[in-house]
Amino acid sequence: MDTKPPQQRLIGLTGGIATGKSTVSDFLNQKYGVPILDADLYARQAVASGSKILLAIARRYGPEIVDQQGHLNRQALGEIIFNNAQEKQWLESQIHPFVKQCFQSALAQLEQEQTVVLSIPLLFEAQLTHWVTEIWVVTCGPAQQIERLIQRNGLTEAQALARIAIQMPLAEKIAQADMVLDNSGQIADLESQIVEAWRLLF
Ligand SMILES: CC(C)(COP(=O)(O)OP(=O)(O)OC[C@H]1O[C@@H](n2cnc3c(N)ncnc32)[C@H](O)[C@@H]1O)[C@@H](O)C(=O)NCCC(=O)NCCS
Ligand SMILES: Nc1ncnc2c1ncn2[C@@H]1O[C@H](COP(=O)(O)OP(=O)(O)OP(=O)(O)O)[C@@H](O)[C@H]1O
Repeated sequence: MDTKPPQQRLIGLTGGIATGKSTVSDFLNQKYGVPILDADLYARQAVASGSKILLAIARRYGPEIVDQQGHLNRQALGEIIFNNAQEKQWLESQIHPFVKQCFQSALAQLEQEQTVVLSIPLLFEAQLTHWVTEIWVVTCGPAQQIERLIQRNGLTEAQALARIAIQMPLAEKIAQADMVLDNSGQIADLESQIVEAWRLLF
């Protein structure tokens, strides 16, 4: 009898800014109970009030980058790093080791789970594809991406375009995907694609 456990499926969920990763991971978690590990969430924990990384950020950009309550002004830091490649690289060098550590600890706790989703916006850019067994890319048309980003983050069109422009083009991500979820339409349409993608897994 073959007693070898089935290989754990680690789904790398990625895409462009505001294309719908969180919408997909929330649905997967609610419908199928699959655990979600979220790089954006870990990156927020990295700069928690009073953390070493937040202190380093305040040293570099001045104390006004932290508000009266001791929280990072994310809008202000975004304005800096999404418009300056060198500063973006510096910030990533501070935050990414913490994020990687979080993934490693969380995965060690989830070894018995057959499927885990790793939501990582920079899966390709940070060369983390070897962490996962398959890659799902959530995409949408440029008009929807710009509109959703402006709406959600309260950005101008120029700010939204700058954030999109610093990421790897969506077409390059799609070319390397095992599964593409097109979120250009209604949420219900996206959900049908997720159900189908999940069905193909098993
Ligand atoms: C600059 C920050 C403070 C702006 O915060 P804000 O609340 O506006 O955005 P949030 O963190 O929710 O990120 C939203 C999206 O922006 C994009 N994004 C974030 N950081 C980066 C980056 N370094 N490079 C490219 N895109 C990025 C991703 O698509 C992400 O899903 C924040 O994004 C940050 O700390 N970024 C650096 C850490 C990082 O690289 N995070 C990505 C996952 S590890
Ligand atoms: N099909 C859709 N129709 C309309 N709005 C949508 C649709 N899908 C997602 N949205 C909205 O677009 C925004 C971006 O979606 P979501 O947060 O899921 O993207 P994301 O890829 O996780 O974003 P980010 O990488 O920037 O954190 C949200 O405000 C969400 O409610």
